Amino acid sequence: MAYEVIIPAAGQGKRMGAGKNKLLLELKGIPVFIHTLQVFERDEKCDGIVLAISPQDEEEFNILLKEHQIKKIKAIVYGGKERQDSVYHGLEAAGSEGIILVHDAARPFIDVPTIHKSVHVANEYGAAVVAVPVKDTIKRVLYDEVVETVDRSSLWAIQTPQAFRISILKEAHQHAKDTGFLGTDEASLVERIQHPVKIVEGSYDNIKLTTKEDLYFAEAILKKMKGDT
Ligand SMILES: Nc1ccn([C@@H]2O[C@H](COP(=O)(O)OP(=O)(O)OP(=O)(O)O)[C@@H](O)[C@H]2O)c(=O)n1
Ligand SMILES: C[C@](O)(CO)[C@H](O)COP(=O)(O)O
Repeated sequence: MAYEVIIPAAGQGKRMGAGKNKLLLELKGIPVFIHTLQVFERDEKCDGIVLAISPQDEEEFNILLKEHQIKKIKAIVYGGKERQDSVYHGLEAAGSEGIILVHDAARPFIDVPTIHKSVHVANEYGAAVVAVPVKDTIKRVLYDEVVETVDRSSLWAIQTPQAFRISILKEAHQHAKDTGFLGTDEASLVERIQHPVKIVEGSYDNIKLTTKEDLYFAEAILKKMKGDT
């Protein structure tokens, strides 16, 4: 089943503290966002990529897209203040029917079988998110004191890609804009229009590069993927 993908890449990488967009940091000589784009570039079921970037990164991104021969770029849009705004701008450039995915540029280790699983489930049910069961005990804290230990058996750590019938995602984003809701993922917007969201179990390797510690994990994951010892 074919799909298009919106790749939000317009963040500032503040928590990484690299002094520049973390997506321009290199893993084995290749920028993080190129690693991510290459997965979709090489997937024959991916019909097009809509990339949301920051204007300040435009020149460097365009040079890198050309250097790494990323041909499936259907549109490049400017991101917004929040990730949700960037995805909204991407939706305006996406197609009007079929399956749309949203995948963080900061998650370079997504695998094609998981992508295809999310597309299939979204086609069947309308909405699907990739996730992994939580491994740690999670507690709700007020100031510096525990107020509740949350039952872990029903907790999942939500990742991307998040896959949708495009009409559902467009309706959800418009509803969020009309009601002034800001969510941290697309699924939370779809939940607010009372549409069920299915879970697709993914991999713990599908980390989001957020803080500098994640770079150590990234090096190890890359070694494993490339079969390095
Ligand atoms: N206004 C924004 C904010 C984030 N993103 C993108 O959304 C993904 C997930 O966001 P996050 O990991 O939080 O990235 P940053 O916002 O850059 O990180 P920070 O919050 O530390 O600044 C990233 O690929 C990021 O580039 C985006 O396109 N537009
Ligand atoms: C969309 C996401 O990756 C799902 O876990 C996450 O919510 C993004 O959060 P961020 O703070 O914008 O990185």
